[in-house]
Amino acid sequence: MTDDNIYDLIVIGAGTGGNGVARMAAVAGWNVAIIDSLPYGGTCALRGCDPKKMLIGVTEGIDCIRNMKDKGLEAEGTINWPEMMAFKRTFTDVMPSRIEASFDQVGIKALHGRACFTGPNTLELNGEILRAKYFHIATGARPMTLNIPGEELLTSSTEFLDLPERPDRVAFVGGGFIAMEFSHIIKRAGASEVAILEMAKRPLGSFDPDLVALLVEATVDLGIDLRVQAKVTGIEKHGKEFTVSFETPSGPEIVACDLVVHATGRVPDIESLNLSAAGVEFGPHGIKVSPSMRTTNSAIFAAGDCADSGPNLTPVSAYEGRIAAKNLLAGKDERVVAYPPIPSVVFTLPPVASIGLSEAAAKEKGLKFDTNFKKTSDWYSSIRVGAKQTAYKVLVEQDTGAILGAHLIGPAAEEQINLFAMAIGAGLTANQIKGIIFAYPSYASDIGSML
Ligand SMILES: Cc1cc2nc3c(=O)[nH]c(=O)nc-3n(C[C@H](O)[C@H](O)[C@H](O)COP(=O)(O)OP(=O)(O)OC[C@H]3O[C@@H](n4cnc5c(N)ncnc54)[C@H](O)[C@@H]3O)c2cc1C
Ligand SMILES: NC(=O)c1ccc[n+]([C@@H]2O[C@H](COP(=O)([O-])OP(=O)(O)OC[C@H]3O[C@@H](n4cnc5c(N)ncnc54)[C@H](O)[C@@H]3O)[C@@H](O)[C@H]2O)c1
Repeated sequence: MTDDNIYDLIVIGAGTGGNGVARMAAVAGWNVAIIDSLPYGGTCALRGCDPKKMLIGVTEGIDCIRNMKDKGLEAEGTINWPEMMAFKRTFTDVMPSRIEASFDQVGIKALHGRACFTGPNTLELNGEILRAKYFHIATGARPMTLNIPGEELLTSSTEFLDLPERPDRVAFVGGGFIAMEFSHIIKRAGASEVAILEMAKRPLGSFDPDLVALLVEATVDLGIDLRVQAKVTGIEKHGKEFTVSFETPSGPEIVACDLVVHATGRVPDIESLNLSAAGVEFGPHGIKVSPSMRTTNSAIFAAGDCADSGPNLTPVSAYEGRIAAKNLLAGKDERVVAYPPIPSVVFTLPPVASIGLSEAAAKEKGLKFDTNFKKTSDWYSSIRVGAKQTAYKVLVEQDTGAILGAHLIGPAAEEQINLFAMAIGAGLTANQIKGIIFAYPSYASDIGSML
């Protein structure tokens, strides 16, 4: 091993859970390398949140035209799929080289390849052994294995976000985040038949059932065939056509389509790391970490989707990375994760957003609270943009006026939920929020009326 291959810190994974850690250590003067087997940027910037939202940005035009029909807007909208993809690439294509240049600026050695531990302080990369005092693992997640015949015929979310042409008939296996968001994109982009096959009794199991019912209504209105209690059992290909078999309470059924998308969940991407050689313990939910983000090898930290820690969302991976970096640099466990209520958004049109306790969880905890639930399609904010499926459900604790949870569906729910995050984080009571003067007319100004 040459001295070139010895570092203070090696970070595995150049996404949001890894990048910041490498940067903070390098700025502090550490000799740092970062490794990724794919172009730098991670899932969010290259294969998830950001490219997806660019496509949604385009489909918002279609939504606006439909909602404003007969209200004075005379327009016909169609989506040019290849042009929309080219638009997305204006963002994603430049990202890896920008990130690599920014690593270079702070002296981080940027390495490419798939890393695999060979011991507690060594790993192998492209046939070479690298050594470090410390490691930080942020390898993210991959689509779960379904163990059904024809599984290899599934298209991943990554491949979907780069499809050169729009298929006409698409089936989504699963009815969670990816199925709901991507089905809305492709249906508005002109696909004639879009099906969602969800094995549970409703899609988006972690979101409020009353608001999800409204999203289901919006999804069906859009022309999507949303099936529940539909467990996919196999996929076949005949010529160019796929058939997806699924079980329902009334017996087996099939859907024929041109593309089948994996949307049944993601699991930690850790199998190929040979973690046992490094003394790093893991389970089905990922790498075991302490609240200071340290693994069972005290010189190795982990954060983000690969760790058995907070929810698999971009801001959570960045937060966990910051805690790991602070402790790495301090040389001791100075900080521990203390997750505030974390907002979560399904970026459909309309979006569904949620923070804090669900109604069921608040009841289970025995809390005394009022549930403010109302459909708001007759509110000015909905009428103004022709939005039909809009509502809120806010849980307010009776004795304290504390906001226990907020659940929203409607245009700008993704921004309103951040105001609830600030309010809850600052410990504001319902009455204190009602006392705030917001600019009007704005979606923020509706919040006082939800309390
Ligand atoms: C389609 C999609 C949409 C999403 N939308 C949202 C959203 O709107 N909002 C939100 O908050 N979250 C969203 N997420 C989740 C979010 O993208 C992740 O939680 C976040 O990106 C996790 O960051 P990470 O750093 O842990 O992992 P990643 O960003 O996945 O980075 C891990 C990196 O490690 C690399 N790697 C893996 N194994 C190795 C190895 N052995 N050697 C070298 N490199 C390796 C991978 O190539 C990858 O680049 C979405 C996810 C998907 C799939
Ligand atoms: N807006 C966002 O924050 C966002 C968007 C996309 C993805 N993500 C991240 O990516 C992860 C993966 O998303 P996802 O949509 O793949 O998973 P998910 O966990 O959101 O949903 C998976 C769904 O598939 C269903 N399912 C599982 N096996 C099935 C089968 N055989 N037949 C039919 N249904 C089946 C499950 O019941 C579940 O409802 C999310 O958990 C999240 O961490 C986040």
